[in-house]
Amino acid sequence: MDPNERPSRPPAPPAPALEITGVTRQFGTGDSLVRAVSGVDIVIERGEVVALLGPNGAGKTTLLDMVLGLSDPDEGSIRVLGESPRRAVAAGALSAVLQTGGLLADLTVLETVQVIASFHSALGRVPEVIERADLTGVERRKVSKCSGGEQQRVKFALALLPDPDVLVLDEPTAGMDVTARRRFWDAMRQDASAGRTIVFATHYLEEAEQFARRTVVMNHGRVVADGDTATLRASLGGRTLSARLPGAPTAPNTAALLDGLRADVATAELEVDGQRVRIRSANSDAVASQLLAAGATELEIAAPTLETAFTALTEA
Ligand SMILES: Nc1ncnc2c1ncn2[C@@H]1O[C@H](COP(=O)(O)OP(=O)(O)OP(=O)(O)O)[C@@H](O)[C@H]1O
Repeated sequence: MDPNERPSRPPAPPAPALEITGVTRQFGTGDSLVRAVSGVDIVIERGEVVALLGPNGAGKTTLLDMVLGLSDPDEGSIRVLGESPRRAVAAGALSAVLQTGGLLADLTVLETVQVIASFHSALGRVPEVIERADLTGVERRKVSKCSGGEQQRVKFALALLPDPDVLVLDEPTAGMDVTARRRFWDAMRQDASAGRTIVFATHYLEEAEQFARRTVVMNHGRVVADGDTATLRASLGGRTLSARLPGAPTAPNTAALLDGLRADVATAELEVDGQRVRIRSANSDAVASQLLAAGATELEIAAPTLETAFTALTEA
């Protein structure tokens, strides 16, 4: 072997879609100092669809602004497909649908898409993005006459023009009614199946449940949960049972039943309201058997919801 020849190395694996490492961003000083984002680490692989969930002020917008290169972290680093966010945007690999602003009221939908397409040298993609954003039929409408939902779909069309690998959406359906939201997500779902990486912030828990396999929950600038959306819901939720007790809560048999249920390690919550009991338990089958065996009636069992999990995480 030629001594100068280097052993061949396997090619480096492709960089993740998004790598957020130790990111912190604060505003103000002294008493008015706000740590909007505090030590956040998130890695998102290519092709993942991830929901970023959190109450008002959790730091979602601040984080996404940094992902898009609109502001810089005070500490930590952000890489998009191995590049800085600004390079990724300039290369057309990353684009966004933001909450507010950005459209010219006097242009029609088609003119708006054409103007931005000309900046990206993507006039040929106009018909495709109009169709993908579900804007067929409203192309000649002025933006000022479009509904909130249609305007968000126009922004979605603009974001699709560079055919980005990574799409970031900051509460894209805020303020839309249920039908408009469904229409927006139908358009998005078709697009995600084509393999694009999608990260979206939302307040609507059902959007995370229906659309994202993975959910990251933020609270007070930190990541408080990150995982499979269904697992997150199941692990934190537990099932909720409600039933009519066989007698008054103080009657000996009923009191003994309630004491037993309270002592059960699987019981996460137990509330008695008159003759009705509500129990959140990780072992709902056993609780249901005990209730029925003791003569309880009107038994109802509800599946865990992401809302229960979210409340447990963000009210802590
Ligand atoms: N430019 C700024 N100057 C001062 N404080 C700011 C600024 N931007 C954000 N903040 C504060 O940082 C915190 C996080 O705000 P951010 O908008 O990122 O939260 P969010 O999770 O996106 O909330 P929402 O769901 O309401 O949009 C809040 O306390 C907010 O008041």
